[in-house]
Amino acid sequence: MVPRLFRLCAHLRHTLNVWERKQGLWQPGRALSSAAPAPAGKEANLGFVDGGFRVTDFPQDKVRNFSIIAHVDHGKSTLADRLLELTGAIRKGGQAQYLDKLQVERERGITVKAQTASLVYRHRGEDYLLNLIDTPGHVDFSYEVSRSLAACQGALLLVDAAQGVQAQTVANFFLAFDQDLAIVPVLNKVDLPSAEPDKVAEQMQQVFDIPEENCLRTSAKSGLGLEDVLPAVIKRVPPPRGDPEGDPRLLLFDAYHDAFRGVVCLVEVVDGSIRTGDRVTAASSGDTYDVSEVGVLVPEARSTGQLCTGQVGYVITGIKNTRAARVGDTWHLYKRPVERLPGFKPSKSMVFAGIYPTGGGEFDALAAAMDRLCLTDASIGVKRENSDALGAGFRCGFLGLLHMEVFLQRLEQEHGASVITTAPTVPYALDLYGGERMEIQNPSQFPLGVKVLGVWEPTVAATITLPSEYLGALMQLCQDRRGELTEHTHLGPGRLLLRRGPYVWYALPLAELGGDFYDELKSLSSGYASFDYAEGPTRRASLVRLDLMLNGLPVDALARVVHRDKAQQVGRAMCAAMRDKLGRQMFEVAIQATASGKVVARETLKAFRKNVTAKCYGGDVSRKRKLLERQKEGKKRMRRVGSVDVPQEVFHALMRV
Ligand SMILES: Nc1nc2c(ncn2[C@@H]2O[C@H](COP(=O)(O)OP(=O)(O)OP(=O)(O)O)[C@@H](O)[C@H]2O)c(=O)[nH]1
Repeated sequence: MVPRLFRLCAHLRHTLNVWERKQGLWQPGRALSSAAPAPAGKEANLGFVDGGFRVTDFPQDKVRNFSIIAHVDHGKSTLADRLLELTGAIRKGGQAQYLDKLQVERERGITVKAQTASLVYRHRGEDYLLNLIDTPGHVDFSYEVSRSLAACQGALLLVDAAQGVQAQTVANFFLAFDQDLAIVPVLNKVDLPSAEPDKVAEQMQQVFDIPEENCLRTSAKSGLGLEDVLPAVIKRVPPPRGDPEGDPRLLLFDAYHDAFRGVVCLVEVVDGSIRTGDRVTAASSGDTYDVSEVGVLVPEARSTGQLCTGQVGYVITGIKNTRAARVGDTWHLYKRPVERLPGFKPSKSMVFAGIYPTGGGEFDALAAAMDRLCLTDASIGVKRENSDALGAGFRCGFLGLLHMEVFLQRLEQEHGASVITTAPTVPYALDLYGGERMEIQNPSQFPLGVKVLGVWEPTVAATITLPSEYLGALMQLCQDRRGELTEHTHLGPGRLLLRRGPYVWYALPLAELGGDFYDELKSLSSGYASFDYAEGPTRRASLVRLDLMLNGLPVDALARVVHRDKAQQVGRAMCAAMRDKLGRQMFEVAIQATASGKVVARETLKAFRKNVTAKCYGGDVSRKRKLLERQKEGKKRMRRVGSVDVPQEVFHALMRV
C-alpha cells in the first residue's frame, strides 16, 4: 500500500514538473524553501559548515567544474583539503586528506577513487559554485581520471616542484588535453628545500608548451600561494556550455552504494535541470525511475531539491539493481528523449585473476559484495567460472596489479568477504592448426595434447623517467624482463633535467610487470624512477603452460603460463612452496610441476599425521581439545585435490611464487 502511494505521489509530482516546464511556470528555487540564502559579506568563505545553499543562485557562468590531476604523491589530496578549508566546506585542522574516505586509501596513503566536492567561493563580490574532483595518481586508476574529466571543463595539473614532470604527469596531461580541457598548471611543494620551481616551470614549457609565467606556485602544506588557485580556476576554466532551456540531459559519471539510501548516482546536468519528483529514463536501457532526491556533495551529501545546467551533484532514484546504474550513460526526462552523450570508452582489462569464496557456501554473499563494489568501479570485468579445486567463483579483469590488490582489500574491508585468488594472468592468443585462433584469460584453458603453433602475449609501451645515473641498472632490469628498448631521450639541458634524467621507452611483456617489477624499479633508482604504460601490440613469445600436480592430478587453480626458459625455475619454486606449506598427510604425496605435460620439477612429502597437540605436555585437556577443534575448523577450510587436502593458505602462498 505504502509503496503504491509513494509511486502515485511521485507520478503526480513528475506530471506537475512537466506541466510547469511546458507552461513556462518553472520557478527556480521554489522547491528549496528550506534552504537559507547564502550569507553575504564574507569574501572567501561562504561554506556549508554554517551557511545555506541554493543551487539556483548559480547560473552557468557562475559554475566551474574542474579536476585535480597529477603524478602519485604530488599533493592532490592535500591541496583539495586546503581548498575545502579555504571555502569553509570543512573546518581547519580537521581530518587530513578528507576526500580519501576509504580505509584502503588511508592505509596505503593513495587515492584510488575519484571524489567530488562542491565549494562556494566569493570572488570580486560574486559567488561561484566550484565543483572539484580529486582524482587518483597511480596509472592503474587512470580510468577514474578519464571518467572524472568528462564531467569537467578544466583541470589543475599539479607538479611537485622538487620532482618535476613525472610519467603520470605526462599521461594525465594528455588525458585532459585530449578532452579539450583548460589546464591550470600548479607547481606544488615550493616549501621544500629541494624545490626548484623555476626549473620545473621551464620543463613545463618544454614538455607541454605551457608558458612558464602561467604556472602557479603553491605549498599545500604551508598554504603559500593558495589564494591564487581558485581565482585562476574562475578566470581560466570556461563555464559549462549546456543549454539551460533544453530538455534535461544528464551524464552519469560515477555511482556508489550507500547502506541507507541504496544506489547513489553522480551526474553532471549537461542541459536543462533536474528536480526531485522528476521521472527519468536511462538512455542505454530505456528503464525509467522516479527521482526521490537530488543534491550536491559539500562534501557530504546535501539535498537541494534540484540541480541546474552545468552543475555536478547526486541523484537518488531507488535503483535496486546495481548493474542498472551504467557509468557513462545519458539520462533524460521520461518520454523526452535527447541525443545521447558520447559516454566513456570501455575499459580494457590488462590483468585477470580468479576470485573464489573461502567457504564453499559463501558464493552468494561474495556475489552480492562484488556487485556493490563493481558499482563504484566500472572498470572491473566480472564473469562466473568454476574451478575443480576451488568450486564456483569469478574471473575478474583489472587494469593492473595494484588495481587488483586494492579491489581485494576493499572486498575484505568494506564487505567482509574472505576470498582465495588465483595468480594474476594476462590474456593470451593461441594459434592452433587449421588457422584457428583461441583467446584465453585463464591458464587452465591453455590446451594440452594439442599442437599450438604460436602463442601471442600482450605488451605495454612503458614510459620511464629516472635520473641518468640509474639508466644502466634500468636497462638490465628491463632486459631480464624480456623488454625491448624502443627509444630514449633527455628532457633537456639544465641541472634539474640532468638530475631527473631521460625518458626511456620500453616495449615490455605485460605479464612481466607482475611480481616485484615495481619494487625493483624503485629500489634500483633509489625511489626516483616513475613509470607509466599504455597498451602495446601483442607479441609472439615462447610460452608454455605450467601445472602443479598432486599425486598425478593437476590443481587447475594453480596453472599458469610462463616463458619456456623460466618454466623449470618457477616449477621448482612452486613445488618447494607446496612442500613447505601443505603439511604432512596420512600418505606420501608426490608434488610435480609439468611444463606442457613434461615433468620439470618434483618434491616428495612423506606420510605423517600432524599431531597438533604434540607441544602440549602433561594433562592440559582443555588446551588439547581447543587445538584439535581448531584443526577440525581448519579442515573445513581445506580444498580436496584427489585424496590430498590442501589448506587455503597454500593457495595464497603459491600465488606469490
Ligand atoms: N612539503 C610539502 N609536502 C606536501 C605538500 N603537499 C603535499 N605534501 C605531502 O606529500 C605527500 C603526498 O600528498 P597527497 O596529497 O597524498 O598526494 P596525492 O597526489 O593526493 O597522492 P595520490 O592520491 O596517492 O596520488 C603527503 O605526505 C603530503 O603531506 C606541500 O606543499 N609541501
